[in-house]
Amino acid sequence: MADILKLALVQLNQVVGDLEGNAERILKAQAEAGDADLLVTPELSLSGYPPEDLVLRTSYVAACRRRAEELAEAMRDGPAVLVGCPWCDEDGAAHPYNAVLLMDRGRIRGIARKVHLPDYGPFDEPRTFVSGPGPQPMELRGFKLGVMVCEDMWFPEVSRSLKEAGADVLIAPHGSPFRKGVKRERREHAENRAGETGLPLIFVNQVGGQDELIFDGGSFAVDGSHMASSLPLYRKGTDIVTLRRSEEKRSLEGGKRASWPEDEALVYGALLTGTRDYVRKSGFSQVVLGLSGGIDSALVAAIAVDALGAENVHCVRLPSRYTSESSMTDAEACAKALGVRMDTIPIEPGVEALSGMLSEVFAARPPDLTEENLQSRLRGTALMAISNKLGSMMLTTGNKSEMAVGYATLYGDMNGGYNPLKDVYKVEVFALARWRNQAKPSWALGPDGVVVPESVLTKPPSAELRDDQTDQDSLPPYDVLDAILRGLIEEEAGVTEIAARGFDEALVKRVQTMLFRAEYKRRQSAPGPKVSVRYFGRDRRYPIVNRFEG
Ligand SMILES: Nc1ncnc2c1ncn2[C@@H]1O[C@H](COP(=O)(O)OP(=O)(O)OC[C@H]2O[C@@H]([n+]3cccc(C(=O)O)c3)[C@H](O)[C@@H]2O)[C@@H](O)[C@H]1O
Ligand SMILES: Nc1ncnc2c1ncn2[C@@H]1O[C@H](COP(=O)(O)OP(=O)(O)OP(=O)(O)O)[C@@H](O)[C@H]1O
Ligand SMILES: NC(=O)CC[C@H](N)C(=O)O
Repeated sequence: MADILKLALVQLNQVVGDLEGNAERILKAQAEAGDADLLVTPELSLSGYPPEDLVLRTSYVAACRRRAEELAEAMRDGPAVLVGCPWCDEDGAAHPYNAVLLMDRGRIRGIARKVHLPDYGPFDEPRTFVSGPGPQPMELRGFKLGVMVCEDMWFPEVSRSLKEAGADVLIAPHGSPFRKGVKRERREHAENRAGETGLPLIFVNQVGGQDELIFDGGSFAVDGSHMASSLPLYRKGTDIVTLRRSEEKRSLEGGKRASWPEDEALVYGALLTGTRDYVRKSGFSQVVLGLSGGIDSALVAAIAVDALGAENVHCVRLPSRYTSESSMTDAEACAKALGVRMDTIPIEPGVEALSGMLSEVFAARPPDLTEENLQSRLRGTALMAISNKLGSMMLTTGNKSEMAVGYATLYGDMNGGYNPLKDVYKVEVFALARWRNQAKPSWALGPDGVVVPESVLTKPPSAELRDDQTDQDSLPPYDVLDAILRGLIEEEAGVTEIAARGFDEALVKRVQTMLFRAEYKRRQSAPGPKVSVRYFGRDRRYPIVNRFEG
């Protein structure tokens, strides 16, 4: 009996529903896996993760099965491969399992079925999958593989029963999306399972963006608390570790160690990945955005350039009579530093035309927010026209603080297909911009050096929709606003509880009212990358009509 098994951790960027492309990427990984005995690919690597209600279609589940059988046949020669795929044991089953298939020598030789189906945060797997019975180890080259599918690693029972059934190693294919703090959580659960069973553990996660979720990769192998292998964050890759079995123990050898970014670098990598993959996987190569000379659009432009390359980012200045000279020069400096195309389209003719059109209906009413919103809407309309004509996707720029309180105009600056800052508070926008001026991910396509001019970082934020306007005319300072919002959103704390932290109770109440009231806007807003533990999407499901005030 062999006492060595070489395991390849394969971090892939798959696409939901692209069964052919996903199969090709798995096949290619097998061809390049050197002397590995077994490749471990991420959760649902053939169907893409998360497939959501696609799983309710029998045609989709049947197509996955067909493709899995063809893939097993195509991988007849070479190492065995663990492939994730929805799977029904018999025809006519109401729902499939979320399964991992062991493909070896032309056939599917074993199946592990996910037991714990997550239904919290962005997950809703019990809606589409059935829970499997506790898995049995699968045999390969005389070894027993204890395969536990993603969430099954987050509880002790599955690994315990695999150990009792004689497993030599624990293998956990994952579709684990990024959010702050998740790296530590994954490592803790992995080390706990390894510690409880005394078995080495292989954790393999996917990379890439899928709608609002960003998969950061960061696959690893642990032997006790020793990290035997770690793959990079946000990049595809493969690493091979050797499982050695002796009478007394199972251990891991070899493997490379990637360095993992922290703090701003970590979040920036997620925003970059989300923007790149949302745009590209939706079939676009170029984006367009309004560059105001303010910090939000400057940071979005930098993220877009780092994600897609300067030649694929089109910035437009859309000045009005309220636009300051410094906004014009700041926008220009930013576009220059990033090396992007920048056009200038004054909106004044449009403002005059619309004001004329509306003058009879508006008769005798003084100017108010209506006229401010008109400017925002003209910009939104112009940018969407460019999107239609030139085939670029429009990026929108509202940060989490603004999305929280409704500080954005519907069908105006909220226009756009994707919002890179949707889950980033304004104080984090400043920190990320400062960080990007000094550093960037090695794989970013944009230039080094300052891309957000210093004056953009220091001037008071303003929408410039009327004379001498600043955000702080209608909102509290962003550090105060963000601290209150974190309490209300991230912690679900009540008004009194937050006020007890030293905030004015009337202010907390006002912020909560704005937050609740703006739900109708958020429901109409563009998607954006989840980076927090509670993003405006599936993590936080509030009613639109809501009279609660406590
Ligand atoms: N519950 C509900 N369900 C569905 N629709 C609802 C609704 N309540 C209002 N509405 C509709 O929404 C309209 C009000 O929304 P909207 O037209 O957007 O206008 P509104 O929210 O009143 O004003 C826009 C706000 O965003 C700020 N802003 C604008 C542009 C840029 C920036 C910036 O610096 O980032 C800030 C601006 O200063 C102002 O505070 C109502 O007239 C009504 O048509
Ligand atoms: N003069 C302008 N030229 C081009 N785009 C603009 C202009 N003004 C606003 N926009 C677009 O509308 C978005 C909302 O801008 P606004 O200045 O009203 O508020 P903001 O949230 O502070 O954003 P920013 O920090 O980018 O200025 C901007 O990010 C930008 O995309
Ligand atoms: N796909 C899953 O089962 C993921 C759930 C898991 N707790 C994670 O976030 O990593």
